[in-house]
Amino acid sequence: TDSLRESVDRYYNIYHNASTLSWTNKLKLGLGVLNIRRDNQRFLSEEIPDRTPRFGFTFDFIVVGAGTAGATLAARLSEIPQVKVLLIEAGSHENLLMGVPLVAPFLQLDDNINWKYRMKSSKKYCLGMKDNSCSMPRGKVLGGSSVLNYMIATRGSAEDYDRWAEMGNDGWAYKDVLKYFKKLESIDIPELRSDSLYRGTDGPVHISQSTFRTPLAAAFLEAGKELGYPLVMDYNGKDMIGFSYVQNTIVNGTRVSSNRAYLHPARDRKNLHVTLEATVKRVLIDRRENQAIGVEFTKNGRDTIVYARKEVILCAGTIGSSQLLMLSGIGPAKRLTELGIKVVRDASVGKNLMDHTLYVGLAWTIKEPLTLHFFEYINPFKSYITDYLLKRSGPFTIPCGIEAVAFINTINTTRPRESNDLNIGPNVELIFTGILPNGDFILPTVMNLKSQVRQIWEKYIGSYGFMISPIVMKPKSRGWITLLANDINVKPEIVPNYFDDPEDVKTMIAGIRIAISLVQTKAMQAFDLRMANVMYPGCEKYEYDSDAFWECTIRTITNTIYHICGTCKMSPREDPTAVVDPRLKVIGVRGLRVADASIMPEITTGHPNIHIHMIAEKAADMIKEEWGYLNTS
Ligand SMILES: Cc1cc2nc3c(=O)[nH]c(=O)nc-3n(C[C@H](O)[C@H](O)[C@H](O)COP(=O)(O)OP(=O)(O)OC[C@H]3O[C@@H](n4cnc5c(N)ncnc54)[C@H](O)[C@@H]3O)c2cc1C
Repeated sequence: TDSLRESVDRYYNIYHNASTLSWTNKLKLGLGVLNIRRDNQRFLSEEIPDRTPRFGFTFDFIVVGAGTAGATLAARLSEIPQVKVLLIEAGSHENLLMGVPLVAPFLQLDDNINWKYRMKSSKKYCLGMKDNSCSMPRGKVLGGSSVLNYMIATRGSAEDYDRWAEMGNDGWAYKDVLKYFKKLESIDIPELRSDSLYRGTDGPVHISQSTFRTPLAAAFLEAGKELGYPLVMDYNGKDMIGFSYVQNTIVNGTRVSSNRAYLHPARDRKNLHVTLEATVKRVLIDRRENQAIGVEFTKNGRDTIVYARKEVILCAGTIGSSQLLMLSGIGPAKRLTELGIKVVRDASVGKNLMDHTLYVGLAWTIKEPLTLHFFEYINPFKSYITDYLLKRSGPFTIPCGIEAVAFINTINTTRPRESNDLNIGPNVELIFTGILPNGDFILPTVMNLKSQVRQIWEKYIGSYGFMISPIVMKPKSRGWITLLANDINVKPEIVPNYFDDPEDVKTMIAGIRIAISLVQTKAMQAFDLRMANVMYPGCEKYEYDSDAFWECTIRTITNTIYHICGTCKMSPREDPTAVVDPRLKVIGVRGLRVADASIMPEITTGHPNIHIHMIAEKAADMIKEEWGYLNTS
C-alpha cells in the first residue's frame, strides 16, 4: 500500500542514506553520551539507599526479593506510616543503561545481575543447546527479572483469572482483579487513555508503544487481516484475539522496572528499609507455634537474623521462593529428610512448574534493508545511536526488536474472527521481531546454542530479515524444581519437562503453520522474502513440513520465553497440591505468605510481568485488610 511504501522510504532515508562519518554525527554522538550520562546520574540519585539492619532487629513485615512482586509489595506496605518494612534483595542497584530496550538481551550476559540458572539436560527438548540444556535467566538486581525482561506488557485474558476462581481461588476472577490492573498502570498510549473501563492512568507502571516501527511490522498486521483475524487496538482491553502492535513497560524510551516504578517514588520513606547484596538462607519458624518469626540472611560474608512482628512474605520468584520454602522445611517430606532438613510441612512445593515455550526457528530474509540489523544499529556513526542518546527515539526504543504480537486460537482458524465467541481464549501467541535472530552473536549466546546450530545461523550474518515466533500459551506439560542441597548457594534442579504432553507439540505445530501462512499473504509477498534454513541437526530424516519434521525442530531449538511459574501453587486448603491458599498464606505455617509468579495455579496468557504486579498489588491490599490498615494508608 502507499502508506507502507512511504514508511519504507522514510526508514530507508533516515538510516541508510546517512552520511556515516560526518562531523555533525560525531558532535551529536558526543552530546548524546553526555546526555545519557546526566540522565543516568539522575536515575542513580533516585535509587533507594542500601541499609544494613542490625542483628536481631524487628520489623513488622519482611519481604524477601525485590523483583516484580517484591518491589511492588514492599512499596505498598510502606504506605502504612506506622509499620516498618524490610525488603531484602540478593542483587544490587539498577542503572539507566539496563533500560535501553533494543539491547535488553545483552543483560543476560552479566553475572552480577543474572542468576544464570540452567535447566536439567534432556533427551526430549533443548536438543540444539550445549549439553541439551536451556538457559533460565532470572534477575538478581533491584527490580529482579523486570530489569532483564523484554518489556512486553500484557494482562492475560479474562478467562485466565476466571479459571483461577473456578478452581476455588475466591477473589481472583477477572472482575475482582481488574481494579488492580488499572491501579498499577499509567497508560501512555493516547488512544487508550479514555478507556476508563479497562485502563488506568494514575499508576506507577507506565505503558507505552514505540513510535518507531519497521515497515514489516505493518505488513505483519495486514497479513493477519488477510487471513481473517481482527486487528486489535488494545489486547489489554475488551478483546485479546487478533493482531496488534506491542505495548511496553517503557517511559520516555526507557524501561519501567518494578524498582523504578515503585521503589524510586518511595525512597524517602523512613519506614521502608532496603538491604542489598543480602541473600536470605531460610525463614525462621517457631515450630511449637508453627509461626514464621523472621529470616536469616548473609551479607558481606556475615550471617544476620532479623525478626518479623507480623509477617514474612516471600517474593523471591518461582525458583527462589520454592527453594526458600524447602530450605525452611516446607516441601516434599521425603526429599527434605534425605537432605537433613527438618520437615515443618509436607507440601507440593516445586511441583506444577509451567513455562511458555517459544519456537525461534522461523525466520525470513528480506532483500531490501527494511528491518533492524545488528552491525548497523551498533555503528555509532549512523543515526540509530544518536537518535536514542539525544531524543530517546528510533529503533533503540523497540525492546529486543519485538514490534507486534498476535493472540490466536489455532483450533478455530477457519473462522478466526469468531474465536472470541467460543470463550476459549488464545492458545498461541505469535511474536513478530523485525530483526534476524541469526544476524548477531547475542541470541545464540544467551540460548546456549550448540556449534552445529550456530553455524547454520551464522550463514545469515549480514542479512536483513525478521522472525515470527509461536508460543504455546496454555501448555499441558508440567515440570518441577528439586532441592539438591541444604544450602541456598547450591542451585536447585530445574526440569521444565517441555512437550511432555503431545497436545503441546500439536499446538506449537499449528502455530508454526499459521506463521508460515502469514508470510504467504499478499501483504508479505509484496517484499522479496526467503525463508531461512529450518533444517536442524537430526531432523534431516523427516519429510519437510510433515508433523514429525516440525516436532523434531521444535524439540531442537525451542527456547523458554522466561515465564516460569506455579511452583508454590495457590489453591483451596483442601487441595493436597496447594502450597498457599487464596489469601496467599502458606498452608500449615502462620505469618508466612508467598506473593510472586510461583503462586499461579495455571499459567496465564501472554507475558506475566504485569500479572505479577497485579498479584502483588492484591496481596498488599489483602495484608493491609487483615491487619486493619486498608483505609489508613
Ligand atoms: C529475559 C527475560 C525476558 C522476559 N520478558 C518478559 C516480557 O517481555 N514481558 C513480561 O511480561 N515478562 C517477561 N519476563 C518474565 C517476567 O519478567 C518475570 O516473570 C517476572 O519478573 C517475575 O517476577 P517475580 O517477582 O516472580 O520474580 P523476580 O522478578 O525474578 O524477583 C525475584 C527477586 O528475588 C531475589 N531473590 C531470589 N532469591 C533470593 C534470596 N534467597 N535472597 C534474597 N533475594 C532473593 C532475586 O534476586 C530477584 O530480585 C521475562 C523474564 C526474563 C528473565
